[in-house]
Amino acid sequence: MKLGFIGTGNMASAIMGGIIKNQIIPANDIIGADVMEAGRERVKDQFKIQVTADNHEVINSSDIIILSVKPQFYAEVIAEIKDDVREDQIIITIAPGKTLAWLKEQFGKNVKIVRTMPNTPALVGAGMTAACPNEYMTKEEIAYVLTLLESFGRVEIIPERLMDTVVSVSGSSPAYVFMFIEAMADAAVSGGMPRAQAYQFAAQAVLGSAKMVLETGKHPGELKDMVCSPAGTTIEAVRVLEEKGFRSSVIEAMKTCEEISKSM
Ligand SMILES: NC(=O)C1=CN([C@@H]2O[C@H](COP(=O)(O)OP(=O)(O)OC[C@H]3O[C@@H](n4cnc5c(N)ncnc54)[C@H](O)[C@@H]3O)[C@@H](O)[C@H]2O)C=CC1
Ligand SMILES: O=C(O)[C@@H]1CCC=N1
Repeated sequence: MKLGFIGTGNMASAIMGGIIKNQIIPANDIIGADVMEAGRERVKDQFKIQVTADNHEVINSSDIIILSVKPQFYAEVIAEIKDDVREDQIIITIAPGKTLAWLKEQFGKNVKIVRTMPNTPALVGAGMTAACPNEYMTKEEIAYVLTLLESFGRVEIIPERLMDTVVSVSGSSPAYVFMFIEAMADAAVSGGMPRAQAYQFAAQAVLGSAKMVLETGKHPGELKDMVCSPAGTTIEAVRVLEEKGFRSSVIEAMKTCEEISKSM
């Protein structure tokens, strides 16, 4: 199976890193194109894949192609490659807002497409990816693409109407979590902890808490209550977080993210 990327930036790197690390497709069967030589050289050096400046070469040498450019470049890239795309090839898209209907119109012919929304924890095999195959994908092809996506984390097939919500809850959310970890580390540094150690403690606490949600099946509120000892330290921190609008700020930020995704 030959895999191609058009665009070799942050998300493409995370995906190819996960696929190679988990030995789903070897590096020498992966090719990436990027308009920026620095982008090509970076993934060539980091992942030992083939690189090219020619998007047509990616299409003509791949069975599956991941369009990993920014949404605003999707139309021009599709216009460039659509005549090369064969009926047996699979296009995986990762851009917010670019619906299957819009993609079909851009390609102007029957193309096998799986619309997805991954996230950068794919790089460490802990991604969360939503997938939405179009009507031209066979069951066997869908199963293979899911195997590919599962190589770098969890995958869920979802109705396309939820894709913008996915952008806000998992596509973009690693950025919110990184900000949370940074803020916790700042507070730990203010308490006298060395910064590198503070990042380790904060990140591991977030990782462990997330694993508790995923593996215990308990409601996050119940897990929070398990930490809040009566008249203890935690409930005071929770009180201040509520006073500062922690939950509503997260909700408002995510609703904004979802709306921007819809507009792309
Ligand atoms: N970064 C993230 O956490 C996530 C990104 N995405 C989506 O992935 C896509 C890529 O995003 P990033 O990797 O963050 O952006 P990026 O800017 O890191 O990478 C995009 C790459 O595409 C290249 N490019 C631009 N026009 C091109 C063209 N015509 N032909 C070939 N290459 C071209 C750019 O030089 C750049 O290296 C976007 O649609 C984004 O919305 C989706 C989920 C998460
Ligand atoms: O910020 C963005 O537009 C992309 C989509 C989800 C995460 N990053």
